[in-house]
Amino acid sequence: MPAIETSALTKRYGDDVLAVDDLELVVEDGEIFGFLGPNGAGKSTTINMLLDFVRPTTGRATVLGHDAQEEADVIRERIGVLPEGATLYDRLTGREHLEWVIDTKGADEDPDALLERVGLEPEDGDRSAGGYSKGMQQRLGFAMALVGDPDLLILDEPSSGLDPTGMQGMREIIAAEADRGTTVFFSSHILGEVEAICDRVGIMNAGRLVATGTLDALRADLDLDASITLEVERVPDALIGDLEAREDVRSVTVDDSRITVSCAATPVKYDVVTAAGEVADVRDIVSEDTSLEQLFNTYTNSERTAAGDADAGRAEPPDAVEEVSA
Ligand SMILES: Nc1ncnc2c1ncn2[C@@H]1O[C@H](COP(=O)(O)OP(=O)(O)OP(=O)(O)O)[C@@H](O)[C@H]1O
Repeated sequence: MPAIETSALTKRYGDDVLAVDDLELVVEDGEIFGFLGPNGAGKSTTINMLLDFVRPTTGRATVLGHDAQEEADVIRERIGVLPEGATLYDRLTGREHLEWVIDTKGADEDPDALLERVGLEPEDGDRSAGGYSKGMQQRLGFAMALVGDPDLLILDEPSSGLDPTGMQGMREIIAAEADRGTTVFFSSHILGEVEAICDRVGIMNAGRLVATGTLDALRADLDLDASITLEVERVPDALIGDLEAREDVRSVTVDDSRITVSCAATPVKYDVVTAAGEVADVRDIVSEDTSLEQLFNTYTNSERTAAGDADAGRAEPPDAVEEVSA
């Protein structure tokens, strides 16, 4: 049974804004799923529908096999949530927040152990959350999400406001949670973070899910250049001519002793290295994968598109919406 499944899930705000458009999303049990998309793509609205904070206009969603609208209470007992901009009570201390969630969930965790896990000191736990910095609020919100060993973590922009150490700590906790079988579904703008920890991603644009799959599979599916740079003792003219003549080579540039070859597909890089090795003394090789930025921009057209005008500026990458498997 998938951890999350949506069927034709749609949310309109008024007549003009189509925030989420006919979403068919499956997040498998036990995976770390990154939910990507530019500002206004519909990520938070989707998460809010999964949590029954927002009612769908049409369509439905199930979370851990339960209907997100009909059985929200059952779902809430089994999930941990870090909403966008964690809402805290200014007058309660960090520890009191945790005690409240532990109590509500009938869990038996030690609040201080949770504080420590997210990098907050015991003294921080004694302070009112109203005096917390944004990063401290985020850490506390994350600790609250971890209470009760949830089966599913739903995190909306979890690294928002965190410093690099905080981000690293958060990634380690996500990995540890996934290791013990927790499904993690999180939205993010931070592509490096997604690349570092996700098993699979879904990319939203203008309310539509435009791609899902592993990053490797999405990369392979796009017809983006794969670039390789060779540092050679001396550049043989014949090699450049031969490379330029190949149909699977898009461009060749020479800068002193460096040859940069833009290939139509990743395996062509191997042919380039082999050809160079036969006629030149190759000193160094730098191979660049399609960056996640390139991938993201290709799927989202790198432009902010007005929700409600779902076709405006939307990328039409190959196999959009289809699952791409590695
Ligand atoms: N309560 C609301 N009333 C009207 N429009 C809304 C409401 N909430 C969201 N929207 C609109 O729905 C669209 C999707 O917004 P949403 O917050 O889901 O995007 P997002 O992908 O989470 O963006 P971000 O990355 O900026 O958080 C946007 O056009 C937004 O303005």
